[in-house]
Amino acid sequence: MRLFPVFLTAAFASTGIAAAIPGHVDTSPGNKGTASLVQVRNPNFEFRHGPLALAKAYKKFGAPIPEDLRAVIARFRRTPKRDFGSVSTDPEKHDVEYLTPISIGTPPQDLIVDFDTGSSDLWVFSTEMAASDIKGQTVYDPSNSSTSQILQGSTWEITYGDGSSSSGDVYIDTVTIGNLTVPNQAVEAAKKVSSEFTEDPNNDGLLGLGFTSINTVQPTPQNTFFDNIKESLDARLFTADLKHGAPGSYNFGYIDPAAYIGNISWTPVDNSQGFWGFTSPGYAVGTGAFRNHSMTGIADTGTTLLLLPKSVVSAYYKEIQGAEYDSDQGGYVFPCSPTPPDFVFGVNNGIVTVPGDMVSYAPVDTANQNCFGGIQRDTGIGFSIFGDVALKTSFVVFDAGGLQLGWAAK
Ligand SMILES: CNCc1ccc(Oc2cccnc2)o1
Repeated sequence: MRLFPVFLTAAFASTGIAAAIPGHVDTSPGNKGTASLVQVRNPNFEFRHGPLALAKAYKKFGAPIPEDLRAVIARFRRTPKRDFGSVSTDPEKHDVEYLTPISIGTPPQDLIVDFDTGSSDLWVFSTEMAASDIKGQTVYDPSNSSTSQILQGSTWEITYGDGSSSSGDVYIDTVTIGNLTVPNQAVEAAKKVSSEFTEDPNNDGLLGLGFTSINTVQPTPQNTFFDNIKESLDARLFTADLKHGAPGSYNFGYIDPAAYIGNISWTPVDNSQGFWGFTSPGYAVGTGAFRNHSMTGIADTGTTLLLLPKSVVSAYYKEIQGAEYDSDQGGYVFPCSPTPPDFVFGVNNGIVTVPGDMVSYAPVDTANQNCFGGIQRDTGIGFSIFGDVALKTSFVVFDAGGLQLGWAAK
């Protein structure tokens, strides 16, 4: 008779079904008989989620809980006291930006926008723009939404780190991301956009996930989508799981334990400038020693590259044969092969590793001989920018409740 491993037996026992050990009890005196247990349902036992019971059994006998079982429990345990949601985000070529679907208005108008933790305006291409400024983008048409209301007298105007800009007026309308809806979200309709946006055909606008303090609507700044929804979420946080050349996700209101490995390194956020600001304690190049070197910057999903202090950037490229600052290209360029060394930066007492093959951002020539670096100088900005090159290596928690950033490997 194949006995269940003891803890599995206990597991089934804890599911309210007594484990049956076949045999027959002969109670006559002196008999050392076999035993038989008639299965009876335990009337007082509330049915427990099977995996939970199994995990309980593993724990009871000191067996490690397998990763897949842990993930199932996490999903089960997240009994939504309140809301939570998830949406997929896809990289454009060379991971230059990540585009995410949203719906605006009634009936819903589906647009694809750039979620940007480095700004705080939700603005979209609209029917109020000149046709010549629209090249392939999907536009929001407030007149086609029964729930849109103009925010009388309000305007907005924004310029981004790469020099791109846009401006327009403001509507209040319903906005849905995944299964989360804000019925009265400020939707900034573009009347003008700069050429960088016109020439970016798949990007219908930006959804700011920075702090509302830097929303540009005048005379009254408007809340971001996250600020409008966060009090109804299970937890006042969202996570960014951007990937290199593959779909990733933004989750709202929960941390998915199946999305990362190891521990999350937490670091306090300085939101005084409206950004997800933090200070990294230092860096290492490849397998070299860690160098203490404070780098104060922001976690910015809307910036493509990792922009760091000039001294750190030159220390990194010094380790790459043939790397040079090419003013024609506007940054460091180096031979695409061999793969450059990893770049490691500190987050509190943890580290984040940017693999060498992610430092090679994109070839600068058709022969793919030389590559433009994913790590470049932050000169003139006033702080570093931990953009997509840094973020896509990690699972990142933007925790407004705890005012902290969490970085984990994946
Ligand atoms: C690619 N240029 C147009 C464009 C797409 C997204 C943005 O916006 C940015 C640019 C830089 C930093 N943060 C947001 O500009």
